[in-house]
Amino acid sequence: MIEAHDLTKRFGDKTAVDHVSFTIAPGSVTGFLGPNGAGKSTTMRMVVGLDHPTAGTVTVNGKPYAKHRSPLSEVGVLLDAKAVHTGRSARSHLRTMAATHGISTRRVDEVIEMTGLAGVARKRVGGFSLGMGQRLGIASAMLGDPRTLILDEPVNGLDPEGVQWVRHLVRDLAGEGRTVFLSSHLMSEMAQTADQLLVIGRGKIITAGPVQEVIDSVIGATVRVRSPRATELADLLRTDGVSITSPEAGTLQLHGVTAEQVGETAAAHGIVLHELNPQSASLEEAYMNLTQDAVEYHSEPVPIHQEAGIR
Ligand SMILES: Nc1ncnc2c1ncn2[C@@H]1O[C@H](COP(=O)(O)OP(=O)(O)OP(=O)(O)O)[C@@H](O)[C@H]1O
Repeated sequence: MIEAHDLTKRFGDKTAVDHVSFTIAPGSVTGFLGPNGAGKSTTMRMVVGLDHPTAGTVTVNGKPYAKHRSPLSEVGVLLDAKAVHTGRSARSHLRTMAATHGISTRRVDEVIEMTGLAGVARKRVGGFSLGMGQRLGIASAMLGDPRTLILDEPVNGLDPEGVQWVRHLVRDLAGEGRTVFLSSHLMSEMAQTADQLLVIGRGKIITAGPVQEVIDSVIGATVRVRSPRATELADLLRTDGVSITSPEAGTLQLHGVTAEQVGETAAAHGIVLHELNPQSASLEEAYMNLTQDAVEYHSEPVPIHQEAGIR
């Protein structure tokens, strides 16, 4: 469990995190989303005591991170996968970490197996690919068998097999009742992995809640219907709060009404349906809508002739 109250961080006159409050519950994967510079890393760094809050508090499993007697067993952290002594082997890095925290070498071998590093565990970390570095970072986070995991961009640099592996790993960890808090820029990945979302923009929470609720609250669910009596059905369904468009003859696109309501209205009036299809927007669409005012670094569309180097 991670609980933040009024958490604020200023760097000079820049407010990176601005009076943020949230609870990350155990037993689920919570995705942390936000544009570049929104304050995700700073928030995560404050959770684990690497940045000191200007104001407010944050606790992990009921206490500030620094107050835990055995922090590695409480919280596993992946913040910067490159922050490893590059001259050492992966096994040596993990063994040193384990030794300084009273963790057995058997656990080192376990996390090496779990993260698929067995084949390269004796190689120098300096020669690791980005993906291998990520796996080592995740192995380090898992070393203390912690109740809470904080992973900043864990799939960064991983190939599709690695991405899928992280997805299964975090889902399993949440299934065991652990708290998993992870950030990612890959919306499709987040949609498949997270149960809950926390969306931040310019240091403030934009929205939070279960993934589907967040999507529906932004875009609203739509229902697509095809019927030979589409016009009549549209007249029956047209009430306050329902918007209806007809992309082609015999087809309706409805906002503000559920598929069940459409089906029941049609049945009550003996109207035949050829299609009744509840449709949901993607997390990517919802995210773009949510954060469009919070993007600090907008890219300007490049005129085609300039992009091609033609002047
Ligand atoms: N040590 C620092 N000194 C000054 N400004 C900082 C520092 N760390 C972060 N910032 C600023 O605080 C803001 C939030 O940065 P942060 O790295 O937390 O964002 P982020 O959401 O993790 O971004 P990204 O997705 O690009 O990693 C940014 O404007 C950043 O430039």
